[in-house]
This record gives sequence, C-alpha cells and structure tokens, in this order.
Amino acid sequence: MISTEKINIHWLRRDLRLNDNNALFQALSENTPVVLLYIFETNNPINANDKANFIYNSLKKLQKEVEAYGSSILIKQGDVFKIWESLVNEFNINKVYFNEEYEPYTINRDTQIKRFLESKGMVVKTYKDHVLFHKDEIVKGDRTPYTVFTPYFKKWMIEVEKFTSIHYPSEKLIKNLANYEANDFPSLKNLGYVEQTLDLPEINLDAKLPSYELNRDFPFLDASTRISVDLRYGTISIRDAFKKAHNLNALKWIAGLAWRDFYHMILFYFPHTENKAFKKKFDFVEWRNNESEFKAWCEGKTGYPIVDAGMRSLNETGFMHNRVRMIVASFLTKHLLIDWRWGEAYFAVKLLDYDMANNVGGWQWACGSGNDAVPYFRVFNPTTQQEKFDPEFKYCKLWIEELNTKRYAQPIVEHTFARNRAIKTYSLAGG
Ligand SMILES: Cc1cc2nc3c(=O)[nH]c(=O)nc-3n(C[C@H](O)[C@H](O)[C@H](O)COP(=O)(O)OP(=O)(O)OC[C@H]3O[C@@H](n4cnc5c(N)ncnc54)[C@H](O)[C@@H]3O)c2cc1C
Repeated sequence: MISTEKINIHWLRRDLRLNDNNALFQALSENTPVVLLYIFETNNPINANDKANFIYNSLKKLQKEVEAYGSSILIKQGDVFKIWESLVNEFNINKVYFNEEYEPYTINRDTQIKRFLESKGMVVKTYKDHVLFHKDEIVKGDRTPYTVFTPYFKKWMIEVEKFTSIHYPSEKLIKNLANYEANDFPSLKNLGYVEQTLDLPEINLDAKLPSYELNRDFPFLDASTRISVDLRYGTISIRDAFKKAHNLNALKWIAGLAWRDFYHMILFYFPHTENKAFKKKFDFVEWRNNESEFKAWCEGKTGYPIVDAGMRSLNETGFMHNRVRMIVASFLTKHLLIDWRWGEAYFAVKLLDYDMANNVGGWQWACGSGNDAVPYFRVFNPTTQQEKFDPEFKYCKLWIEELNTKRYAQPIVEHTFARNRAIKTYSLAGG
C-alpha cells in the first residue's frame, strides 16, 4: 500500500524525538502522511559501537511511541547515497524533510542528497533544530561572522530571549504519521553492533541547575547536567532545555549553550578548522608526537592524577568532566607537545557526546590555536589544577585504584621543564 500512496519522509538524524522537533512539525503539518526514516550510515567514519547503541535505544523508544499510532520507523543501514537511490524507487515520495547539520561531511552529504532528490522531482525542506542560533543569525553589523566569543555572546544573550516562547508542537500531530508497518525492527546484532550497557545518568535540570555555577568546576561533585549526549542526538530539545534554564535563571549554564552555538557557527564558516588551526601559525608548531607518551596519556598513566583520572573515566564511561577535558587537552598539547589532532581524534572515538564542532572548538581552545583560546604561554599546571578542583583527591581516587601505591606511574615529564619547552616551541611557531 505504502509504495503507491504519496508520502513525505522525515529523515531523523540529530533529532531523535517526537516533541518540539522543527522539521518533523513542518512535515506533519501538511496533508500528506509522513514516514519516519533513520539511516545507520556506513559512510560516516565515526560510527562506533557505543554511539550506535545510544541511537538504537533511542529509536526503539520512538518506535514504541509511533506504534501506538499504527506507524513505524523505517530503519536502513548502508551507504547513505545508495539508500536514497533505492528509497526513491521503493516509495512514492513527494517531499523530504530534515533538520540541518553543520559539519563539513554532513553539509556535503546533505547538499548531494538534496540535489539528487530534486533531480528526481522531489521537494527537500530543511530547518534549524540542533542549535538555538545557526550560522548567519548572530553576526556582526556587516554580516560577517564573529570570531571572538564575548561580543557574540552579548548579542546572543539579547536575541535568545525569544526562545522563551518558541516551540514546534510536533507531538500534537503524531496522528499524521503514515499508517505503516515496517518490516521487523532490526536487532542491533543484525545492524552489525554489539549490545552494550551505557553509563547514562538521569537528566534532572531542576536538581542540577540551582547549584551549577557554584559547583560545576569540581569533578567529584558531578554537578554538571550530563545533558551533552541528549543534545548531541536530539533526544532532548535544545529549546526545552533553554526554557528550563531560563526559568531557573541559570545564566552560567545558558552561557554553555552559547559556546555550543558559537562553535557550530565557527565550524560552519571555517570548515578547515576540522583539522587545521584556526590561527594559522599554530599549524607550524613542531609537535614531538612521541607515540609511547601518547599511549600513556590515552591509558591514564602519565603520573599526574587529575590527567589520569580523566582519561580513565573517558575510557570506562565515554564521558569526561569539562574542567578535566581542559586539563587533559592542555597536558597533551603543551606538556607532551603532541598534536591537538591526535587528542581530538581520540576523544572523537571515545566520547559518547562527541560533536565535531564542540570537540574541535574545545581542543583548539586548550592548545591555544582556536578562537578566544587560552594564550599559548598559559600552561595549566596539572598539580595545582588538582589541588584547586579536587583537593582531597576524591575524583582521582574514584578512577585510580592504585593511587598512593608503588604501582602508580611516576610523572611522565617534570612540570617546569615541560612548561618552558612548550612556551619555547610555540613561540618558535610564532605563538
Ligand atoms: C577538549 C574538549 C573537548 C570537548 N568535546 C566535546 C564534545 O565532543 N561534545 C560536547 O558536547 N562537548 C564537548 N566539550 C565541551 C564540554 O566539555 C561538554 O559539553 C560538557 O563537559 C558536557 O557535560 P555536561 O552536559 O554535563 O555539561 P554542562 O556543563 O551541564 O553544560 C550543558 C551543555 O552546554 C554545552 N556546553 C557547555 N560548555 C560547553 C563548551 N565549552 N563548549 C561547547 N558546548 C558546551 C554542552 O552542550 C553541554 O552539554 C569539550 C570540551 C573540551 C575542553
């Protein structure tokens, strides 16, 4: 039946939810039945098992919700371009809806697919949903992008008030999904992944936000909201999250959302920053790139407890606290003089919340090559950082069982020596 009936498709990507979903709302507002589609892309290099597990579990929840309306999610896996070619033959598609993405690979993919679908006579409609403000909304008077956060943030804070009343009530239109039973919902195994238990704490903004500003920098307090994975995959609406924070007057937390928008805007306008320094002279730093030191960093065996605790928490859970991300990134790029791209790539594989814009932004910030970055001559001292943010070693002890025993590694490099070496090396590249 579905193959002859005219349908519209909503392509789920970073918006794995039925409520307050911009493109889905627009799709469901038309008179044509909507089929939900998800593609496990084999083209995308970051397609790790834990991320696939998160996506799969989220889709399964959605499947249950839409089944109540006699509908199903169409799940496909493979080469995204070939899949669209076959969908065009399989269905009588009128329009295709999806929410925008901003990474170089996804922009290129979406441009090609849009062109292909339009060449087949279909209409493609795209919307903003993943961020509060996208590419050209918060720009300078002459319409060029901001490259410094503070003036961007000033303007962002004025404009962001409008999101207190923006909501796309897709949840009210679910009955407009196509009456459609897909073939069996595939198993994770059939999709080529191994079932995995993920360490996912409950998201409770009401509980976390009132003390966020005071406690956010202390990793042992676990005071951040842990919402990053949900924002990455769109299982929570960024607008809903903002509204809640606005009601609680959580300004420091809202500023984090502004950094997120800022980094997405930067990646859009400066796509080369995916793997080149924002400040070009940093491409000339003579990295040491010592492989055994990189291995020690990855495994959390540098002999600096706060660095090691952070890396072990990443390896074990797919999450690392923001303050600790800054410390380990600084340590890798300054103390060990290892190329920030090595660390960025390691995070990309390990972080469940991996998001290219935020990750590249965070790494370039920490190594000094990015927008508004830490100056190259400011080298975090991992010992004083630990004394300040984990004074009783509560966080470190949580992750390093052999801390305070002879089995714990000796410092891989002496701080003052490493600091001076970093400053000299960076200044030779023009700083
Ligand atoms: C080297 C490095 C790499 C990073 N890589 C990523 C990444 O791949 N994915 C990712 O989502 N974040 C990344 N961040 C930013 C930040 O560390 C995480 O967003 C945060 O730790 C997630 O925990 P949370 O949800 O509890 O954060 P909260 O402190 O509760 O903040 C709420 C949300 O605001 C946003 N946010 C807050 N601070 C930042 C920031 N500085 N930059 C961008 N967004 C921010 C995030 O979406 C975050 O989930 C990175 C930071 C650094 C220094």
